[in-house]
Amino acid sequence: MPAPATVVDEGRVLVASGVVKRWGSTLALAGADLDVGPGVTGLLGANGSGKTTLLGLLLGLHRPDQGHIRVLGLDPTTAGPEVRARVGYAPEHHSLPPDVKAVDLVRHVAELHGLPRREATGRASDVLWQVGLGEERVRPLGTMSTGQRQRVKLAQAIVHDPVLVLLDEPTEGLDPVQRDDMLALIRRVGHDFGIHVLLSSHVLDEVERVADGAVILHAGRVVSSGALADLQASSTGGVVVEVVGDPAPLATELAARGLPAEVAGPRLVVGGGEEVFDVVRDLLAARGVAVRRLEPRRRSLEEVFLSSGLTGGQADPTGAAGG
Ligand SMILES: Nc1ncnc2c1ncn2[C@@H]1O[C@H](COP(=O)(O)OP(=O)(O)OP(=O)(O)O)[C@@H](O)[C@H]1O
Repeated sequence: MPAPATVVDEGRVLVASGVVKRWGSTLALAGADLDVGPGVTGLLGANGSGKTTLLGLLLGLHRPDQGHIRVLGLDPTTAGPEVRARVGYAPEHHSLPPDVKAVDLVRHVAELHGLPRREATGRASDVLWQVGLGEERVRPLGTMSTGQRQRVKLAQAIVHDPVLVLLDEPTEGLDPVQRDDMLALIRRVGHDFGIHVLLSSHVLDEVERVADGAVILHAGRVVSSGALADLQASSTGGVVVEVVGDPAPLATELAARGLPAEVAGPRLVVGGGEEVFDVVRDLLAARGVAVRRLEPRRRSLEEVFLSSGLTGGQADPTGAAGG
């Protein structure tokens, strides 16, 4: 048995410093630093930026060439089994056996985690109900849609009641409706089931929708990380205003004053510097427009991504899904 790891990072879910990992001549991680707190965290990066490599290191499946990693206070390189007992994992590419029923696969994973057969069977059914596959649990995996198979992967990742779950591109291959459902489910896992989630994705928009925090990986390095609100906090100027009634006339008036205003449903997103706030407030008052909301515009994750210098075709900051 390895010596019990010392908890040096109380309250933090994941901590890493200077992590280097080479695959032959490919430098997959080039000195990554990580500090992830509770809740749902997005691990964002373009394809090839090192996300899957990092997840493998966090699980103790590979050893880093350099650097230190702590997962729930444990070192996965020396305490791999203890880490994997507390951490669930849904890999990106996973060839599920087509003839096996969902409930049998999930039960098998529960048994691998040490649950006795009877308990594992009950737990597998419960967890499949939780991910919305109650009726389908006895169907062979080969007959399931991509969305259903993604749910099975999530179910097997949480069947042993982990503290943390690592999800590698869980929305890959899903259509927009399935994607929305999966994101809602991931949010429930994080918030209702109380399991911390590290959600690897190259789609900014989905991380923005479900995560409390984000880590942005680029070419094997973490270039930006923190709570979503902090990442987006630095003002870019401009305001968001929501009025009672149609915002279009206000948009026209602002445009006439040289302020670009984009109508987004009931809201107007007004570009410009910090002075725009006063201009919009005064205009609203002068016109007697009833206001529901007036606040400085927050940066989108896309802007955070771009301001990290991630251009040049490596990143996919458009929010578009794809391999
Ligand atoms: N087992 C391996 N052997 C050799 N090279 C590897 C291996 N795993 C990853 N790589 C390389 O390391 C780099 C990082 O890959 P990784 O899969 O970690 O990135 P990623 O961000 O998860 O990308 P994707 O979303 O495309 O999987 C890539 O250049 C990849 O080709």
